[in-house]
Formats: sequence, structure tokens, C-alpha cells
Amino acid sequence: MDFTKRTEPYALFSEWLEDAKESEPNDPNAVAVATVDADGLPNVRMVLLKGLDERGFVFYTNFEGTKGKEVLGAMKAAMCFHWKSRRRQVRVRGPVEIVSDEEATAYFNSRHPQSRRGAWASDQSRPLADRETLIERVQHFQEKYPDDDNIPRPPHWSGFRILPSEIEFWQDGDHRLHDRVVFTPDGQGGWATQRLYP
Ligand SMILES: Cc1cc2nc3c(=O)[nH]c(=O)nc-3n(C[C@H](O)[C@H](O)[C@H](O)COP(=O)(O)O)c2cc1C
Ligand code: PXP
Repeated sequence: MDFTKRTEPYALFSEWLEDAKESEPNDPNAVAVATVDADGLPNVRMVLLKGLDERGFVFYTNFEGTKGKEVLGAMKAAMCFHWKSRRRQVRVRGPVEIVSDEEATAYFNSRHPQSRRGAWASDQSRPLADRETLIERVQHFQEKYPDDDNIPRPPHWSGFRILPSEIEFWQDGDHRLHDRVVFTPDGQGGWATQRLYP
């Protein structure tokens, strides 16, 4: 079916993500996340989408790093997926909420033990003298939390959920005559859609 005729964005997004899993060499869930700093200067970096339901789009990070502080400062963010193999783009923007402690802990516990220790070891986005310092810090948390099944989630490590005020789907067309459709909440629990010029 022509995606520009769809009336609900999450099923469409899930289908496009499944398509991407078949053709992207790695990280089909990779997505650029844009934030602004206190001066309104934009910032952008990749994360991995780790949660998706009808509330929104979830990623996990250190809340004391640059992106964590910028999201917490504005409580707004935007995302851009680009699946080159499919010639597709999806953009998401909106206010942000912090996932529940239960949700964050459940996701944290699903990560590799060394990634869990790494979350303790990394003062994300802050200056690091040399790689040895990082390795020593990982070793420190290896000794502190030797049991793979008992590594607590750091209090500064959690997830953000973008609650979309807009979700835009883009599919490449011949000679730059692309198809674009943007979904916005209709205020009654459903979605309004609008086709846009490419
Ligand atoms: C494909 C890819 C996925 C990434 N996923 C995450 C992620 O889910 N969470 C995260 O904190 N950093 C992730 N990173 C690292 C970030 O891009 C970034 O370097 C780091 O979070 C620090 O960003 P900040 O200084 O803006 O906070 C990823 C990097 C790449 C290239
Ligand atoms: N945190 C950091 C620092 C990452 O680099 C990544 C992925 O590159 C992630 C979190 C998300 O992936 P995972 O939770 O699978 O490690």
C-alpha cells in the first residue's frame, strides 16, 4: 500500500524498521538525535533506538553527559533515521519524558555485563586523559561489581522517550520528486496526516 495513504504512524514505522533490518549491514536502529544547548546551539549524535511503542521512541544514555544535560535542559529533542539501503528517512520531534526506573533497569539488565560496568566507568562527554584511565576505571568496577548478575544501574544512566508531536516519513523518488507525509496527533487519540512538497 502507498505509505502516503497510511493513517497511523507506528505500524508504518515498525514495517520500515523491519525492512531496514533485512538490508542494513548493521544498526538498523541507529538514529541521529538532535538537542539544543542552553544558548540554543544545536547538537547531534547517533544513538540506538531501544524502545518503541505507541507512547514514543526511547534511547538510553548518561544523563550527566552533554546530550543528557541538553535533553534535561530543554525536555525536547528530535531524531532522524536514514536507511540508505532503502532510500528512506524518518524524522521524529517532540517533548521528552524520562522512562520509568523499572523500564530503565529492565533495559540496563539486558545489556552485556561489560557494557553495564562501562556505564559506571564512563564519565560520558567529560575529558579523559588517556585510554588506560578508562580501562583502570572499568577494572575498578569489575572489582566492585564482580557478579555479572548483580551490577546496579547507575543513577545517572537511564532513558529518554520522545513523545512525537510530528513523525515524518520520506521515500526517495525519481529526480528528487520524493514522497513525504507528516503525522501529527489530532488531539483525539488519532493522527492527522499531511503530504508535503519534497
Ligand atoms: C551507531 C551509534 C550508536 C550509538 N548509540 C548510543 C546510545 O544509544 N547511547 C549513547 O549514550 N551513546 C551512543 N553512541 C555514542 C554517541 O554517538 C555519542 O558519542 C555519546 O553518546 C556522547 O554524546 P554527547 O557528548 O552528545 O552526550 C552511539 C554512537 C554510534 C555511532
Ligand atoms: N551507550 C553507549 C555509550 C553506546 O555507544 C551505545 C551503542 O553504541 C549504547 C549505549 C546503546 O547500545 P547498547 O545499550 O546496546 O550498548
